[in-house]
This record gives sequence, structure tokens and C-alpha cells, in this order.
Amino acid sequence: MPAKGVMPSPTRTPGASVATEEHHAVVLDGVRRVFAVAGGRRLGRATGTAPEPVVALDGVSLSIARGSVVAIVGPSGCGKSTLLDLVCGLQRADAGHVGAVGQAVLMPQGDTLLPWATALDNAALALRVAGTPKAQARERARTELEALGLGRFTDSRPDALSGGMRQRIAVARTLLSGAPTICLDEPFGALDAITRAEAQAWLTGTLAREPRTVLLVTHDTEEAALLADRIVVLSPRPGRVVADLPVGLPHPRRATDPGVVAVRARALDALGAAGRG
Ligand SMILES: Nc1ncnc2c1ncn2[C@@H]1O[C@H](COP(=O)(O)OP(=O)(O)OP(=O)(O)O)[C@@H](O)[C@H]1O
Repeated sequence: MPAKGVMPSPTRTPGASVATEEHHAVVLDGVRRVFAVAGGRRLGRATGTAPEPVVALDGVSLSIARGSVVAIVGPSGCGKSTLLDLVCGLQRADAGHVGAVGQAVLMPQGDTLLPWATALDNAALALRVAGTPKAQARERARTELEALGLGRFTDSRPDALSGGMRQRIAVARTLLSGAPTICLDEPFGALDAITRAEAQAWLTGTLAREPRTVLLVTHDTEEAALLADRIVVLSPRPGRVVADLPVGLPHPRRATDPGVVAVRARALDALGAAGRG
């Protein structure tokens, strides 16, 4: 949410031109992230040897253009969520540099709405946390929900909403933070296929209406090909960039469009090749 993840100044990567920086919302340069594993849980107790650190990401360099939607795909545990945390300033890199122009705000995995609050108050939460007075926050949230086709749900609590609607409210809340960059971690991962397709189409329309820079973590290469301008494929842990695929297809897209099928096949090939290592 809004207060965290603030990185106020543009990244200055060695050798990057000012013009390049102006076009980039997020830059990662040689990023490495290592987790110490506490108490010898992984190896120490079983083998008597010292615990080994977990290298989640290694040598990750990416420059993400303003206003683009970039999908990050990769096998489970390859460091995708860690990458989003780094971009949002929720973790720090152990080596290399991470920077974002302005705020980057995370919508984490899972169902993150407050169960006791209405959709309106959930959507207003980002503004409230940022210090917006209640009446003003609710008014802006109401306007946003209506603009995004969610106006009829304002008074509903999450348990009265479908999973797809809950995730849309959570996206609306993230947009209401005003952050120029939003990081969506598997936003539709728990939805059934039809609901997911509807939510994907809604997100495409929403971003056409309110363009942002988006980092979208997904396990689903079809989702990546449907939504993204670019697909970045990570290797199994430690995550490294093994493919960087421009998508270059107009919206709206359908899963059966030949271009979408071809891009998806390339992403799957890259994932397979990285897995075989
Ligand atoms: N706080 C932590 N302490 C120790 N290890 C961690 C910590 N956070 C993540 N890891 C490990 O780092 C690796 C990368 O984790 P991360 O959650 O970023 O992967 P991911 O690609 O998002 O996984 P998934 O697709 O399953 O959500 C994993 O092996 C994970 O177990």
C-alpha cells in the first residue's frame, strides 16, 4: 500500500542516458537477493553442516518502459515475488541496484480485502493510509469504482462478492494509491478459467483507461500473452532472466489469436529450456 515502496528519485544506472531514464519507470541492474536460512533448517540439522543461504535472484537486469505492462513468468520459487518486493522497496537487494521513478505499489498474492469493510471502504483504504480524509477518500473511491464498472458493489462486503469481483476491487484499490507503477502478484491466480478471462479483459480495459506501468507476476503464459507488452522469463532459482519477449499485439486479444498462440509458445519454450538448464 501506499506508504511503503516509495522510491522518490529516478535510478541512475552507470552509463544510462538521461533520455533512457526518462522512458524507464523501473530499472534493475545486476540484482542479487539472498536469504539466510535461520536455524539450519534446510541442511544443518539433517547433515550437521552449516545452513546454506538461498539465492533467490542473481544478476537480474531489466529496464521497464513507462506505461508498459511487463509479465514476469518463471517456475515456482524462482524469485518472482521477491523481484516485486524489491521494486516496491519492501526488500533490499544484496547486490546491484533497483530503482523506480515515483512509487511502486504491490498488490500481493491472495485475497487481500478486509473482510469486515465494504468494497467502498476497501477501495478507499489506500487513500486513507496515505492520509486522505475519510469523506474525500470515499468519494474518490466511489468515483473510481463506478468508472471501472464496479459501482453496484460499493456497499457489499467481500464475502458477498465473487472471487473475480474481489480481485477487481483490490486492483481498483491499488490504482487509487496513485502509484505510477503497480506490481500485481498473481492477481487472478485463484480464479476459475471463465472468471479469470473476464477479469483479464476487465484489466485490459482498465489499463487502457488508466495507463500505468505494470509488473504482472503470473504462472500462466496465456495470461502473459493476453495482457503484457513484454514477457520476461526467469530461470529456476536462482532466478535469472533467460528470455525477454516483446509481444507487440493490439488489444483486445483472444487466447486463440495466432499472435497470442505464437508468443505463448515462445514463452513456454523458454521456460522449458531454462528448466532443462
Ligand atoms: N523470507 C525468506 N526467507 C528465506 N527464504 C525465502 C524468503 N522469501 C522467499 N524465500 C525463498 O526464496 C525463493 C524465491 O521465493 P519467491 O517467493 O520470490 O518465489 P516465487 O517465484 O514468487 O514463487 P511462487 O511462484 O511459488 O510464488 C524461494 O526458494 C523461497 O522459498
